[in-house]
Amino acid sequence: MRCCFGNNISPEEQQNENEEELKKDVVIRFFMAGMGSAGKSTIIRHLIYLCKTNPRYKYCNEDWSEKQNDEIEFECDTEIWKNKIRENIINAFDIFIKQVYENSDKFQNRDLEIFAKSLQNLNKNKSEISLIEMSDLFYSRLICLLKDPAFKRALAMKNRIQIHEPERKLFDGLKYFLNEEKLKFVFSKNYIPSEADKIRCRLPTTGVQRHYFILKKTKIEIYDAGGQKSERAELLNNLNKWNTSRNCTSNNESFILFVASLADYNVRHPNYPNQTLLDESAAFMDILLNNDHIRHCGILIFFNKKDRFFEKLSDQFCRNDIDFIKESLSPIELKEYKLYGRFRRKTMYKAAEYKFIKILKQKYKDRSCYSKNTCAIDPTIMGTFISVIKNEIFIKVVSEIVP
Ligand SMILES: Nc1nc2c(ncn2[C@@H]2O[C@H](COP(=O)(O)OP(=O)(O)OP(=O)(O)O)[C@@H](O)[C@H]2O)c(=O)[nH]1
Ligand SMILES: [Mg+2]
Repeated sequence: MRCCFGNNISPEEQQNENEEELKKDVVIRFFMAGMGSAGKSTIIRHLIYLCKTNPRYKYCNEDWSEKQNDEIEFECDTEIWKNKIRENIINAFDIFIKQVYENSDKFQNRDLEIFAKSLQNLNKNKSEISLIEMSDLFYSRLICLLKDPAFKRALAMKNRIQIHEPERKLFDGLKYFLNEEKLKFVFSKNYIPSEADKIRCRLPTTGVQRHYFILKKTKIEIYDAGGQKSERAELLNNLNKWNTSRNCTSNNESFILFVASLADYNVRHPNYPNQTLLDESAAFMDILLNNDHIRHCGILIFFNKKDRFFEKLSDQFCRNDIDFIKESLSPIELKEYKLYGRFRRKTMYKAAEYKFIKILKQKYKDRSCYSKNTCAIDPTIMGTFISVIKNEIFIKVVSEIVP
């Protein structure tokens, strides 16, 4: 029988309470890294969104006190998001306009040509985007452009357009915005971005952003490190700082969460045309893991943007790009794909991940490593993240702490 006075509780209950206490004291720490645009901050935005909508999850301050919903901002304020989303779309239009000219194609009429030029100028002077008064005229011209046959032909090449300018590529949230209804909404005078809009927006991270979550009583600390070229220069420094900032009084378990974009499998490296950004990502993972200070950390890899990966693989314009990842494919698999576009998803995952697995097997086979194929714009990413913590990490951590 349970006694209600004093501290007299049964040994069984005491053990349960101890375990609960221990669980509360455990901090699972992630240092999240990867190339620019891999989808790292998208995962964070989804986790924050989850905390806003489900009381079992909490988004916290550094001292683990819960942030109230009205205190929670997705990285920046609404005005910045609004301009950034419009900037993303105008930048994408500019890329397609460039492609129209590269195709030696012509817009249907002179008015559209003039509007296309003005959009290009706007993209060059991005600060003006926040100053211009949006009007129905602007939006309706965007729609005319979208329907123009030459523009459509450029659009059809979206999976293999390469702009030879550093850090300049189509953002992978584009598809969601590229329809009449959405464009009308985004370019209306009173546009306020929704959470779903923000999740699709490309907003590069500068420095390292720290985030604190309590997911089902487990404390999760995530450092989200910017992955653009300029940011990567500081990364090892930041990694060392993260490593030395461990709180020795609590039970920490530290992980490197590396996010790689599978959609980069056919994006040529700006300096080494025989390589892709996926090759660069694998080389970057190697540099990161080679750091002596993080030998004790587990490794988690999210092979992200699986939706875009399969979209590209299914696009006949991209068939020959398979050569970038053909190392693990058999001659029959390669022929089936190149001739008929037929493939098995599992085989293609293996093909793209091979660059990473090879490095892990050759150099880091003594480290515990776990990988997952993800799509960070899909809300199921939250379930994936939580199940990884629950099944792959927490069970291990708790069984080490409570043998
Ligand atoms: N289609 C698709 N788009 C994605 C996915 N993950 C991220 N994106 C989009 O990719 C773009 C870049 O994502 P971010 O999360 O900002 O990338 P990041 O890794 O934080 O980049 P840096 O901050 O520069 O290091 C955004 O437009 C996202 O909406 C995905 O799985 N599928
Ligand atoms: Mg980011």
